[in-house]
Amino acid sequence: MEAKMEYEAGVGLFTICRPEKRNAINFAVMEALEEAMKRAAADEHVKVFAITGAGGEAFCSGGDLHEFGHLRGAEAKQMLTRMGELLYKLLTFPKPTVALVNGTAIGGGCELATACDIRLVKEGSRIGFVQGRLGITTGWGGASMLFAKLPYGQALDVLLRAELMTAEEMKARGWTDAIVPAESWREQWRQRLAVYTERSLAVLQAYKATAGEKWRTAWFREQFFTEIDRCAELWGSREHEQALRAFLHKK
Ligand SMILES: CC[C@@H](C(=O)O)C(=O)SCCNC(=O)CCNC(=O)[C@H](O)C(C)(C)COP(=O)(O)OP(=O)(O)OC[C@H]1O[C@@H](n2cnc3c(N)ncnc32)[C@H](O)[C@@H]1OP(=O)(O)O
Repeated sequence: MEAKMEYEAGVGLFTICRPEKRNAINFAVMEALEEAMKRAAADEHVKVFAITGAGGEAFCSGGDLHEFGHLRGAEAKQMLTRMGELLYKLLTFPKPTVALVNGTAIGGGCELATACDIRLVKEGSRIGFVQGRLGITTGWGGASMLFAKLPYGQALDVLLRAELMTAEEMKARGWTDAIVPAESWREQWRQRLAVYTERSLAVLQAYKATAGEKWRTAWFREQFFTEIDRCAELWGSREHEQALRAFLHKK
């Protein structure tokens, strides 16, 4: 089982279940996420859609480099666009979305969390928009979302540094919404989400409709998908090939 969906007290919780791969996203996870979002959007008992990773070490380590590392040209672009479309759906989801960042978020894992409305981060987690060190840029629309959600200079600094940062550093930049102590992680995120699920679905959806207007403009959509095309162009670059080799042949 690569991913699972659980329902509890108005929360639809999607968990990536690949702890042995640090919850890297492969095609099976993409398919499961698409199905989970479809169901959660349609189910009137689901008021909040949350995403987390299994195992407690990592939230998500981005794209599965064992599965995607050999893709080139049109195939790489197709993979990036497919996940980009899913993250665009998540960004414009009709109900509040929460990333429960319970460990390392890196590369596309940061983009997944950025697409959510709110990011609750377990104390001690590391967050890294490291793409710039791998010879690529964010491939799933992450920079477009970051530029819209963080102050401009902070967003650019995070992308250009391309390093792992603490939950506290990312809070100062406006990415982390709350840092939750590790020992009470589960109780605390449940309590926080329970406050949202007390509101009626109509209220939640009305706020999300208002929030979603800016993402639905033709201008934003074009920026988002052009960003993905730029990453696709860099995917086959020598710098990225070297980074892939270094990761795939790591002993
Ligand atoms: C495709 C979109 C693009 C984007 O838009 O950004 C991307 O997401 S590119 C991918 C970016 N992600 C990375 O570069 C992360 C690479 N992984 C790491 O840096 C580290 O693994 C980690 C996530 C910091 C965890 O380190 P650690 O706890 O020391 O574990 P290991 O390194 O030993 O890994 C354990 C296990 O997991 C496998 N793994 C980790 N990340 C990935 C990944 N992204 N894809 C595939 N597999 C991954 C790793 O290979 C190990 O497996 P085994 O060797 O089989 O034990």
